[in-house]
Amino acid sequence: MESLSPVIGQKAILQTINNTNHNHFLTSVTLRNLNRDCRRLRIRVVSKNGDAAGAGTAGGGIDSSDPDWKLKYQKEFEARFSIPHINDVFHDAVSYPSTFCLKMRTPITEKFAEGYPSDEKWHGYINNNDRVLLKVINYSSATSAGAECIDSNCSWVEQWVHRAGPREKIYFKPEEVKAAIVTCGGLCPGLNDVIRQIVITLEIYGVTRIVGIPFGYRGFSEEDLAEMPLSRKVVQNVHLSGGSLLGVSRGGPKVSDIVDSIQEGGINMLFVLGGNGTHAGANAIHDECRKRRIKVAVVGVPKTIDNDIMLMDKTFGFDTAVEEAQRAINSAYIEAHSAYRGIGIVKLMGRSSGFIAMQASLASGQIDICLIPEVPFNLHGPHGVLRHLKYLLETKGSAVVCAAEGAGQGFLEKTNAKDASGNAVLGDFGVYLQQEVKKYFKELGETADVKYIDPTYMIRACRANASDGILCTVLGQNAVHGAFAGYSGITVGICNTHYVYFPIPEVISKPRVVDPNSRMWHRCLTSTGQPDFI
Ligand SMILES: Nc1ncnc2c1ncn2[C@@H]1O[C@H](COP(=O)(O)OP(=O)(O)OP(=O)(O)O)[C@@H](O)[C@H]1O
Ligand SMILES: O=P(O)(O)OC[C@H]1O[C@](O)(CO)[C@@H](O)[C@@H]1O
Ligand SMILES: [Mg+2]
Repeated sequence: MESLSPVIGQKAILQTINNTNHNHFLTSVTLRNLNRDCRRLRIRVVSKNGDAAGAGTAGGGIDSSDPDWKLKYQKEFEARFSIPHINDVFHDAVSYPSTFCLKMRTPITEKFAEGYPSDEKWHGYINNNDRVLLKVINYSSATSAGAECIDSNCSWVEQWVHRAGPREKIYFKPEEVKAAIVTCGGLCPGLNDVIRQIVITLEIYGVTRIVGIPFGYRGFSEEDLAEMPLSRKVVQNVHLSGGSLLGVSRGGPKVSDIVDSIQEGGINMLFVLGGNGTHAGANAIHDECRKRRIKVAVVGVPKTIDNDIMLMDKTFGFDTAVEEAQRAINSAYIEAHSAYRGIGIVKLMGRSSGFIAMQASLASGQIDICLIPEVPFNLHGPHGVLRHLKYLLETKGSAVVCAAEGAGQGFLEKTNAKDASGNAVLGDFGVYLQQEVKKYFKELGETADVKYIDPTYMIRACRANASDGILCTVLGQNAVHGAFAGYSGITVGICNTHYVYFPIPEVISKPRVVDPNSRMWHRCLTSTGQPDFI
């Protein structure tokens, strides 16, 4: 735990929190004002593994000798995780009884001449004050594996986030909604499942104008790209194939041009499916809409096979990618195992996070060495990877290595190349490793039959498996519930198996990475039996 320095202005905030007389939760306006102030002051507590305590950024300046520090911390946390609502800007925004009613025989697609259908006795709604616990382990010490601590004693502090789901009051009349869906960044299994659920749920609320924006944010600006009308009929079977019905892209127009296009197109609900970059864009669109005082709900659905988004159990597509990677690993194992002194090398995606490589290694049980960007290693020398490969050939007769795309970048020449979104284009560590292994054994004058498999796009261009299919369904539905409830600048996620809404800035404060001190990484090491390569 790093020591905490006092932050100017912090006292004033805590004073405000203190003076706010609430036994339960602060009012949304107070929370949002505090949230903004805390962000401006960049208050943070950082745990020893670099994770900000309490999920990303945290209420720093904690004086643990203050008997009320926990309460203050919790209140500040509540402020940070409050979710923006359109009535923050439109104070006179009117709400209506929800049209989301599961007792209807058919989806509402007609005008609401006789008023909105609703069922007051149906207890299927989420209360706005419902919360989900973000952290569920009470670490007794900062030395516990994977501990994320707020104070030096690693005290237990409850951290609550907003429960997702349909609300009793909605802030949009369905017949006045024009909803748009956009998918950005790289492909990910489940994109079509999420698109499908968003469309189906919107129709259940009674929305008839639903469009897809083609090829990511670019679809907002390229003249030859027209909106794609969407309905239950159009999306009925899209989840049966991988990819995105709408297409994806990197790069694209400026945020102000996107918002111009939103305004011109009369869009007032925007569902954005993508990773960290896409969410940064979604948040900027939300901010710009507020600045222009246009009533638009911008809701994200985190998408990435890399699983590199903060605070959630996992992102959709990750499980499928791990499952698909099994085929490559199994082939590498069979090749290596059947060859005389065979070595199989598999490179898996994961630009800055090694989750796919770690989980795929764990799942397969066929990996001897797993290399990820978060854990440094040597190739050469007495403790290096190559020496261990030699040992494996001598003792087992074969070996299989799984390397994440972002691993070992320090061994490669830096290119400074960037993709259209500004992401660094990485060197190919898999190819480099293959060459180094061949060279090493050649110099030793020993046989090594090296087979290299790079299934890169195969693990993400497939359709979602059953567990991702369910995750996509719930996330897609909750995205629509969030928009109708009037929230904007939020994203949906799964947290300790429950579904929640997060303010976007909290989930994109940095990419999520594998904690080398986590139990999961330790389990991976136990499974592979690999030593420390340092
Ligand atoms: N800071 C930002 N502000 C506004 N837009 C952004 C920002 N960063 C990225 N974008 C836009 O978001 C889109 C997707 O970004 P990016 O290519 O980084 O993919 P991603 O959402 O991070 O997903 P992936 O996990 O596949 O990398 C691009 O169109 C890019 O222009
Ligand atoms: O080749 P593309 O489409 O830019 O995507 C590659 C990137 O996609 C990711 O899987 C993220 O979606 C990264 O791990 C990888 O670097
Ligand atoms: Mg990205």
